[in-house]
Amino acid sequence: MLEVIDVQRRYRSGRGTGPLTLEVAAGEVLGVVGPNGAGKTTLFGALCGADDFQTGTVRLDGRELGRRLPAEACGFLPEQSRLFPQLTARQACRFEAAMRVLDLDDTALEEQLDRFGCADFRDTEVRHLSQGMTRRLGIACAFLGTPRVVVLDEPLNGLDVEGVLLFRRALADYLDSGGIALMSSHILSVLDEVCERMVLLKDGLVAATVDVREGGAERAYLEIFGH
Ligand SMILES: Nc1ncnc2c1ncn2[C@@H]1O[C@H](COP(=O)(O)OP(=O)(O)OP(=O)(O)O)[C@@H](O)[C@H]1O
Repeated sequence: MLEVIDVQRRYRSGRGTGPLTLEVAAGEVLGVVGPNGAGKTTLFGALCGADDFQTGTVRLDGRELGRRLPAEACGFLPEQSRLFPQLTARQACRFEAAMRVLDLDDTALEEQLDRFGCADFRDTEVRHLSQGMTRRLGIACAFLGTPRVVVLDEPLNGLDVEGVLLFRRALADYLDSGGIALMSSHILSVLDEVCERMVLLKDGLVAATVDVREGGAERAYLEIFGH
Protein backbone atom coordinates (compact mmCIF):
# COMPACT_ATOMS: atom_id res chain seq x y z
CA MET A 1 0.00 0.00 0.00
CA LEU A 2 1.08 3.57 -0.71
CA GLU A 3 0.30 6.16 1.94
CA VAL A 4 0.93 9.82 1.24
CA ILE A 5 0.44 11.54 4.56
CA ASP A 6 -0.11 15.25 5.10
CA VAL A 7 2.11 16.26 2.19
CA GLN A 8 2.30 19.82 0.98
CA ARG A 9 4.05 21.67 -1.85
CA ARG A 10 3.03 25.30 -2.02
CA TYR A 11 4.72 27.94 -4.15
CA ARG A 12 5.39 31.48 -2.91
CA SER A 13 2.07 32.56 -4.35
CA GLY A 14 0.35 30.08 -2.04
CA ARG A 15 -0.69 27.97 -5.02
CA GLY A 16 0.31 24.33 -5.36
CA THR A 17 -0.97 21.35 -3.43
CA GLY A 18 -1.62 20.12 0.11
CA PRO A 19 -1.71 19.48 2.89
CA LEU A 20 -3.36 16.29 1.76
CA THR A 21 -3.43 12.59 2.55
CA LEU A 22 -3.99 9.73 0.10
CA GLU A 23 -3.92 5.95 0.26
CA VAL A 24 -3.66 3.59 -2.68
CA ALA A 25 -3.88 -0.19 -2.24
CA ALA A 26 -1.90 -2.82 -4.11
CA GLY A 27 -3.68 -3.61 -7.37
CA GLU A 28 -5.54 -0.30 -7.37
CA VAL A 29 -5.55 2.77 -9.61
CA LEU A 30 -6.45 5.92 -7.73
CA GLY A 31 -7.89 8.53 -10.08
CA VAL A 32 -6.76 12.11 -9.40
CA VAL A 33 -9.04 14.71 -10.92
CA GLY A 34 -9.58 18.43 -10.72
CA PRO A 35 -9.95 21.55 -12.81
CA ASN A 36 -6.91 23.23 -14.40
CA GLY A 37 -4.58 24.46 -11.66
CA ALA A 38 -6.04 22.15 -8.98
CA GLY A 39 -2.59 20.81 -8.10
CA LYS A 40 -2.37 17.41 -9.83
CA THR A 41 0.94 18.03 -11.59
CA THR A 42 2.49 19.55 -8.45
CA LEU A 43 1.40 16.52 -6.42
CA PHE A 44 2.72 14.00 -8.95
CA GLY A 45 6.01 15.84 -9.48
CA ALA A 46 6.79 16.05 -5.77
CA LEU A 47 5.75 12.45 -5.14
CA CYS A 48 8.09 11.21 -7.88
CA GLY A 49 11.06 13.38 -6.99
CA ALA A 50 10.87 15.95 -9.79
CA ASP A 51 10.21 18.48 -7.01
CA ASP A 52 10.00 18.28 -3.21
CA PHE A 53 7.19 18.24 -0.69
CA GLN A 54 7.83 20.77 2.07
CA THR A 55 6.01 18.71 4.70
CA GLY A 56 4.59 15.25 5.12
CA THR A 57 5.63 11.64 4.77
CA VAL A 58 5.42 8.94 2.14
CA ARG A 59 5.01 5.35 3.32
CA LEU A 60 5.19 2.34 0.99
CA ASP A 61 4.18 -1.14 2.16
CA GLY A 62 4.61 0.06 5.73
CA ARG A 63 8.10 1.56 5.22
CA GLU A 64 8.70 5.26 5.92
CA LEU A 65 10.39 6.79 2.89
CA GLY A 66 10.62 10.46 3.85
CA ARG A 67 9.12 13.02 1.49
CA ARG A 68 9.28 11.23 -1.86
CA LEU A 69 9.25 7.85 -3.52
CA PRO A 70 12.75 6.57 -4.27
CA ALA A 71 13.53 6.47 -8.00
CA GLU A 72 13.69 2.68 -8.12
CA ALA A 73 10.17 2.36 -6.65
CA CYS A 74 8.43 4.79 -8.98
CA GLY A 75 7.71 4.97 -12.69
CA PHE A 76 6.57 8.44 -13.66
CA LEU A 77 4.82 9.60 -16.81
CA PRO A 78 4.65 13.40 -16.55
CA GLU A 79 2.08 15.30 -18.58
CA GLN A 80 4.90 16.95 -20.54
CA SER A 81 7.54 14.55 -21.83
CA ARG A 82 10.85 14.69 -19.96
CA LEU A 83 12.63 12.44 -22.46
CA PHE A 84 15.85 13.97 -23.77
CA PRO A 85 15.26 14.97 -27.41
CA GLN A 86 18.70 13.95 -28.63
CA LEU A 87 18.46 10.34 -27.36
CA THR A 88 17.07 7.55 -29.51
CA ALA A 89 14.08 5.63 -28.15
CA ARG A 90 16.38 2.77 -27.15
CA GLN A 91 18.82 5.15 -25.42
CA ALA A 92 15.93 6.88 -23.63
CA CYS A 93 14.84 3.51 -22.25
CA ARG A 94 18.39 2.71 -21.17
CA PHE A 95 18.67 6.13 -19.51
CA GLU A 96 15.42 5.54 -17.61
CA ALA A 97 16.77 2.18 -16.41
CA ALA A 98 19.98 3.87 -15.21
CA MET A 99 18.09 6.67 -13.45
CA ARG A 100 16.00 4.14 -11.57
CA VAL A 101 18.94 1.87 -10.83
CA LEU A 102 17.29 -1.03 -12.68
CA ASP A 103 19.45 -4.00 -13.55
CA LEU A 104 18.01 -4.69 -17.01
CA ASP A 105 19.94 -6.10 -19.95
CA ASP A 106 19.51 -5.05 -23.58
CA THR A 107 17.06 -7.89 -24.25
CA ALA A 108 14.73 -6.63 -21.50
CA LEU A 109 14.87 -3.10 -22.92
CA GLU A 110 14.11 -4.38 -26.44
CA GLU A 111 11.15 -6.38 -25.10
CA GLN A 112 9.80 -3.28 -23.39
CA LEU A 113 10.06 -1.27 -26.61
CA ASP A 114 8.28 -4.09 -28.47
CA ARG A 115 5.55 -4.37 -25.88
CA PHE A 116 4.61 -0.70 -26.19
CA GLY A 117 4.80 -0.57 -29.98
CA CYS A 118 8.08 1.39 -30.05
CA ALA A 119 10.22 -1.18 -31.88
CA ASP A 120 9.86 0.47 -35.31
CA PHE A 121 11.37 3.69 -34.04
CA ARG A 122 13.86 2.29 -31.52
CA ASP A 123 16.78 4.00 -33.32
CA THR A 124 15.01 7.30 -33.98
CA GLU A 125 15.84 10.33 -31.85
CA VAL A 126 13.06 11.50 -29.56
CA ARG A 127 13.07 14.93 -31.24
CA HIS A 128 11.96 13.26 -34.48
CA LEU A 129 9.07 11.30 -32.96
CA SER A 130 5.41 12.25 -33.26
CA GLN A 131 3.47 13.20 -30.13
CA GLY A 132 1.85 9.76 -29.96
CA MET A 133 5.16 7.93 -30.44
CA THR A 134 6.72 10.05 -27.71
CA ARG A 135 3.81 9.19 -25.42
CA ARG A 136 4.18 5.45 -26.10
CA LEU A 137 7.86 5.69 -25.28
CA GLY A 138 7.11 7.65 -22.09
CA ILE A 139 4.67 4.93 -21.02
CA ALA A 140 7.21 2.20 -21.84
CA CYS A 141 9.70 4.05 -19.61
CA ALA A 142 7.19 4.50 -16.77
CA PHE A 143 6.40 0.77 -16.64
CA LEU A 144 10.03 -0.28 -17.14
CA GLY A 145 11.10 -2.84 -14.54
CA THR A 146 7.54 -3.03 -13.13
CA PRO A 147 8.04 -0.43 -10.38
CA ARG A 148 6.07 -0.72 -7.14
CA VAL A 149 4.21 2.51 -8.02
CA VAL A 150 3.40 4.17 -11.35
CA VAL A 151 2.23 7.77 -11.55
CA LEU A 152 0.51 8.60 -14.82
CA ASP A 153 -0.35 12.19 -15.66
CA GLU A 154 -2.84 12.24 -18.54
CA PRO A 155 -1.45 9.01 -20.02
CA LEU A 156 -3.81 8.93 -23.01
CA ASN A 157 -2.80 12.35 -24.34
CA GLY A 158 -1.69 11.98 -27.93
CA LEU A 159 -2.08 8.19 -28.14
CA ASP A 160 -3.67 6.56 -31.18
CA VAL A 161 -6.15 3.68 -30.84
CA GLU A 162 -3.44 1.01 -30.82
CA GLY A 163 -1.51 3.02 -28.23
CA VAL A 164 -4.58 3.21 -25.99
CA LEU A 165 -5.11 -0.55 -26.26
CA LEU A 166 -1.44 -1.26 -25.46
CA PHE A 167 -1.63 1.07 -22.48
CA ARG A 168 -4.79 -0.50 -21.10
CA ARG A 169 -3.41 -4.00 -21.42
CA ALA A 170 -0.17 -2.98 -19.71
CA LEU A 171 -2.04 -1.26 -16.88
CA ALA A 172 -4.29 -4.30 -16.36
CA ASP A 173 -1.26 -6.64 -16.22
CA TYR A 174 0.49 -4.27 -13.84
CA LEU A 175 -2.49 -4.19 -11.48
CA ASP A 176 -2.90 -7.97 -11.67
CA SER A 177 0.68 -8.24 -10.44
CA GLY A 178 -0.18 -6.06 -7.41
CA GLY A 179 1.11 -2.73 -8.75
CA ILE A 180 -0.04 0.60 -7.32
CA ALA A 181 -1.10 3.39 -9.69
CA LEU A 182 -2.11 7.03 -9.52
CA MET A 183 -3.59 8.45 -12.68
CA SER A 184 -5.05 11.74 -13.79
CA SER A 185 -7.31 12.11 -16.79
CA HIS A 186 -9.55 14.83 -18.10
CA ILE A 187 -11.54 12.06 -19.79
CA LEU A 188 -13.65 10.85 -16.90
CA SER A 189 -15.00 7.76 -18.69
CA VAL A 190 -11.42 6.43 -18.70
CA LEU A 191 -11.33 6.65 -14.91
CA ASP A 192 -14.69 4.88 -14.72
CA GLU A 193 -13.13 1.95 -16.53
CA VAL A 194 -9.90 1.61 -14.57
CA CYS A 195 -10.48 3.12 -11.10
CA GLU A 196 -12.46 2.10 -8.09
CA ARG A 197 -11.82 5.37 -6.26
CA MET A 198 -11.00 8.85 -7.35
CA VAL A 199 -9.95 11.97 -5.45
CA LEU A 200 -11.20 15.34 -6.55
CA LEU A 201 -8.69 18.12 -5.98
CA LYS A 202 -9.72 21.72 -5.58
CA ASP A 203 -7.23 24.51 -4.86
CA GLY A 204 -4.65 21.86 -3.98
CA LEU A 205 -6.82 20.13 -1.38
CA VAL A 206 -8.89 16.94 -1.47
CA ALA A 207 -12.46 18.16 -2.00
CA ALA A 208 -13.83 14.59 -2.03
CA THR A 209 -12.85 10.97 -2.36
CA VAL A 210 -15.39 9.14 -4.43
CA ASP A 211 -16.20 5.48 -4.99
CA VAL A 212 -16.41 5.57 -8.78
CA ARG A 213 -18.44 2.34 -8.89
CA GLU A 214 -21.36 4.17 -7.24
CA GLY A 215 -22.57 6.24 -10.17
CA GLY A 216 -19.54 7.17 -12.19
CA ALA A 217 -16.77 9.72 -12.18
CA GLU A 218 -18.69 12.31 -14.21
CA ARG A 219 -21.62 12.50 -11.81
CA ALA A 220 -19.26 12.83 -8.84
CA TYR A 221 -17.32 15.57 -10.60
CA LEU A 222 -20.49 17.52 -11.42
CA GLU A 223 -21.71 17.23 -7.84
CA ILE A 224 -18.50 18.81 -6.54
CA PHE A 225 -17.67 21.31 -9.26
CA GLY A 226 -21.04 21.98 -10.83
CA HIS A 227 -21.68 22.85 -14.54
N1 LIG B 1 6.58 26.28 -10.75
C1 LIG B 1 5.53 26.95 -10.29
N2 LIG B 1 5.68 28.15 -9.68
C2 LIG B 1 4.61 28.81 -9.19
N3 LIG B 1 3.33 28.37 -9.27
C3 LIG B 1 3.13 27.18 -9.87
C4 LIG B 1 4.20 26.43 -10.42
N4 LIG B 1 3.69 25.29 -10.96
C5 LIG B 1 2.35 25.35 -10.77
N5 LIG B 1 2.01 26.48 -10.12
C6 LIG B 1 0.66 26.87 -9.69
O1 LIG B 1 0.19 25.90 -8.79
C7 LIG B 1 -1.18 25.59 -9.05
C8 LIG B 1 -1.31 24.10 -9.34
O2 LIG B 1 -0.73 23.84 -10.61
P1 LIG B 1 -0.64 22.37 -11.21
O3 LIG B 1 0.14 22.47 -12.47
O4 LIG B 1 -0.17 21.45 -10.16
O5 LIG B 1 -2.17 22.07 -11.51
P2 LIG B 1 -2.84 20.91 -12.41
O6 LIG B 1 -3.97 20.39 -11.60
O7 LIG B 1 -1.81 19.95 -12.84
O8 LIG B 1 -3.38 21.74 -13.64
P3 LIG B 1 -3.63 21.29 -15.18
O9 LIG B 1 -4.83 20.40 -15.17
O10 LIG B 1 -3.88 22.60 -15.83
O11 LIG B 1 -2.39 20.60 -15.68
C9 LIG B 1 -1.61 26.48 -10.21
O12 LIG B 1 -2.27 27.61 -9.65
C10 LIG B 1 -0.31 26.88 -10.87
O13 LIG B 1 -0.42 28.17 -11.43
